[in-house]
Amino acid sequence: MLKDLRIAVIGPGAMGEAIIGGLLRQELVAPEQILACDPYESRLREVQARHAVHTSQDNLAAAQWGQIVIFAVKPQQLKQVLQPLRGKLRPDALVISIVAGATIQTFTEALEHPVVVRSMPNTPAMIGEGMTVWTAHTEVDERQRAWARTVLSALGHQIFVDNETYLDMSTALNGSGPAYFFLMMEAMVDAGVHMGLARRVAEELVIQTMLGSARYAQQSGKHPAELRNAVTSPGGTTSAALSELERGAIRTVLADAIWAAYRRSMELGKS
Ligand SMILES: NC(=O)C1=CN([C@@H]2O[C@H](COP(=O)(O)OP(=O)(O)OC[C@H]3O[C@@H](n4cnc5c(N)ncnc54)[C@H](O)[C@@H]3O)[C@@H](O)[C@H]2O)C=CC1
Ligand SMILES: O=C(O)[C@@H]1CCC=N1
Repeated sequence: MLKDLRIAVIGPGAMGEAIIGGLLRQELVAPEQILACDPYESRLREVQARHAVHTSQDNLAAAQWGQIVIFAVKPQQLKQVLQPLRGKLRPDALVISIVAGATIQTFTEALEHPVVVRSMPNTPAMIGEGMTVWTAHTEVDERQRAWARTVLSALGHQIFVDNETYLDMSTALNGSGPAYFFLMMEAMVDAGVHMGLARRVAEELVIQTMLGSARYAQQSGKHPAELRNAVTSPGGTTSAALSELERGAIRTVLADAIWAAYRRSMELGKS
């Protein structure tokens, strides 16, 4: 599918490297089909050492080389990255953005190029366990959509949505989501240590509990409330804990946090 295609990654930081790593791990492309482009030589050396891909500090040359051009720079860097590339991409090049908040219109206008896919992955992509949501401009044809699906599948699960407004919601749920779980993980491990467990043991207990609960919810297909009720014995330990969580308004705090991320994604899109 991606054989013989040239893929430029503009901004091979944490996420850009996850894409490179995924594509190579799954043998979807060979290292010489990838060009990583970053202003920092030290960063390029790291990426080159790990993946043996081509590297460059010249965004324009990279963007013109790529049949697929992936933008993985920070939102705050995007304007200055796009400006010199205006009207310079190959007419049939597929642009894939993972930049939080940045709209398809930002790309089509800045680049004068309509063939744009907007996506939102997350960091479990580093181990091929990501969750990516993506959408495409109407000018992206079926063959290019298939390329996008294949590239994003290299990160883990992917789903296509036909409405771009879902991308800001996805940024708040699956994009930022790992941070919410990591914070909870950290707090639970610290509580375990506070009670007297060795940190190593507390970590194993918490991580496997989180993993097992996620897999159980996925495989059973049951509503989370039903699964939670099955853990909660009358007058038992879980109800004592849940009562504290509800007193701390955990549902409202989580919902407010997710709404804050959603609003911030929309704000980033306007800046
Ligand atoms: N970290 C995360 O959990 C997620 C991040 N994203 C999005 O992915 C994008 C990248 O995020 P990270 O990988 O976390 O950031 P990062 O800071 O690790 O990577 C950004 C890379 O861009 C490079 N860069 C800076 N200026 C550049 C320029 N002018 N031209 C080319 N490259 C340049 C940096 O040197 C760095 O290697 C962001 O837009 C973010 O919104 C999307 C989903 C999840
Ligand atoms: O925090 C951020 O803005 C990026 C987007 C989703 C995850 N990290």
